[in-house]
Amino acid sequence: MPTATPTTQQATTTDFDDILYEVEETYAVITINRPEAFNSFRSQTVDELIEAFTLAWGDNRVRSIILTGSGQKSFCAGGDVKQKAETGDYGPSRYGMFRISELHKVIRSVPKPVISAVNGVAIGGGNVLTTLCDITIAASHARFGQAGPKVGSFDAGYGSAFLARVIGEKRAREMWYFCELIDAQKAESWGLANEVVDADELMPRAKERARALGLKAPTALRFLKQSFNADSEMQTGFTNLAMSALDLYAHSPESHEGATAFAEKRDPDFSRFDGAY
Ligand SMILES: CC(C)(COP(=O)(O)OP(=O)(O)OC[C@H]1O[C@@H](n2cnc3c(N)ncnc32)[C@H](O)[C@@H]1OP(=O)(O)O)[C@@H](O)C(=O)NCCC(=O)NCCSC(=O)c1cc(O)c2ccccc2c1O
Repeated sequence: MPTATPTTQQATTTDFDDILYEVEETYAVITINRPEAFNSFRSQTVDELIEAFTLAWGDNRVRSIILTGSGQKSFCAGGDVKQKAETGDYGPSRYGMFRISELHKVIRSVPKPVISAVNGVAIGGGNVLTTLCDITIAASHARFGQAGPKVGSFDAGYGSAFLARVIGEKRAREMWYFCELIDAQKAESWGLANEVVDADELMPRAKERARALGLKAPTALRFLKQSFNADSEMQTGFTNLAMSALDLYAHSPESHEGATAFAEKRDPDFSRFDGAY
């Protein structure tokens, strides 16, 4: 884990393709910017998100981080299923790896509060991202859910275990097994969102909360975040195991059927798979 030892201030980098990164006042705003793909992520998106969180981590001006999606329709639709149907993976990446697990870890490890501003659908890996953020503010039209069993995927790490901790076992199981989206009001009542605001109030409210965090003692916030994390840190072991399992499963015929069916806009046919894969 990086130390807090101050080094020379880096310039703000905006040289990204799939995301936008801006520092305003005392906070960074990271925007997933693939509206043509419902703000789903491919390997490059994940690489860039890790880079942006790391930049915000090391920037002494930044006291909190806002994560959002571009447009009004989608916060993040999870993995880019069309890319997966086409190439069997999430596309080229800087280090030849799909580093989603590292992204989850940096959201938890960055010693500054992360606010998700959910501006539309948060589904699949997108729902995992908002679940991992410290604070969630939802636009009133936002919807949340998991999609894995519909498209041949699962997240048996933070995406299930930590979700259950946040919303409760029965609700997490319901969300994963049935793959139905819940609305923002239900997300708030389940504890998945801290508050719900009108769509045009979403970013102003997220920035207001970020500004408030900018006035708080940063070291106290850092210790608090690490303290909240410590209690669920054993789930990191599950996550490592789960992502290894998912890597194998993602190359299976069952997983391929799920992704292909989505890309072909048809219902998946899982009838030939017996679950004993
Ligand atoms: C998100 C939706 C519920 C929206 O439904 P709606 O009816 O409003 O809109 P459309 O369905 O018409 O979608 C509009 C447009 O966007 C495209 N799109 C939507 N989602 C994706 C996506 N995830 N990838 C690529 N493209 C997407 C859609 O095709 C339409 O394009 P057109 O060209 O036809 O206009 C609904 O779209 C939906 O259910 N989407 C799929 C959600 C989903 O299955 N997400 C992925 C789950 S799997 C995952 O996230 C995942 C995460 C990980 O961390 C992994 C790690 C390791 C291995 C695998 C992982 C993994 O699979």
